[in-house]
Amino acid sequence: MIQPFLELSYISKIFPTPKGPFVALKDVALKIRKGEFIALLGHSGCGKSTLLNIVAGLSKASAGGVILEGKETDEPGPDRMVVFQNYALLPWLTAYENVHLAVRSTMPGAPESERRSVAERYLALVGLAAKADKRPGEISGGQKQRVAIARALATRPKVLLLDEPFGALDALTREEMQEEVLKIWEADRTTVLMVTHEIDEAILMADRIVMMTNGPAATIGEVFEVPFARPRSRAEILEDPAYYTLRNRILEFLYDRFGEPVLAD
Ligand SMILES: Nc1ncnc2c1ncn2[C@@H]1O[C@H](COP(=O)(O)OP(=O)(O)OP(=O)(O)O)[C@@H](O)[C@H]1O
Repeated sequence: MIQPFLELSYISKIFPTPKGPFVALKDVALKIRKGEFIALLGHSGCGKSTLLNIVAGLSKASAGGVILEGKETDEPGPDRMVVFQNYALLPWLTAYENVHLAVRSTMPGAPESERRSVAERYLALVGLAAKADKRPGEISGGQKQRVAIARALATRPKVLLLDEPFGALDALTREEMQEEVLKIWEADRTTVLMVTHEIDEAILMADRIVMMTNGPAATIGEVFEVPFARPRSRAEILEDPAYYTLRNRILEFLYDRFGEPVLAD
């Protein structure tokens, strides 16, 4: 069998709590191809972020593990970059400096001129060349998220981990950002694992949509292939009857089979 690029190998996660051990994830298993875009969809609290953090190396699996290019990985590393919902930029650095700092740490031996041009190129790619000298406090939420995405991509990770990257944005900015990230992704085909709540976001962006069951002991309940050719356009997808079939199957999974009310955090 061909080795998968990234394998989630029977990952379980148990949190100790005052009431005893809480099994958040149980035997999560998935093989991901190089260049694949995977969306992880499920109800609030089912364990999506926990899983992403394990893949990032920020949290340890209680059993099972993450295998990247045949090697077990359980520490954070520059081969896996995470973009969080709330940007996590350094507020005292400009947009350019935030990106440049990440480039410097992943290209320590490269000449400064090369590092500078990489940082500038990725800021330009997300449409922010004109805001390079602004600090996070001086730009909008969408612009901050663009910087965070530029910072992650500029380090050329093997795997990009997106944890609800557009969750804090208004609907219009969110749609714009989805399209921009797709455009960049279509050019360099980084392997992506993206946590989302949004069905349409998953359908527009992903090759496969991985459905998580509700916790405790959440696991993968079903995997849907997204049948649309790339490059994709929202308008074309909406005209395709396959969109409605897929959307209904996802809704049926979420609300008929695993239809617990979504709890507020
Ligand atoms: N450190 C922890 N200790 C105990 N329980 C935890 C801890 N972290 C997460 N959990 C529990 O594990 C489960 C999964 O949480 P997680 O944040 O991964 O869910 P999620 O699917 O990402 O949720 P959301 O979509 O709301 O962000 C939840 O029941 C949560 O309460």
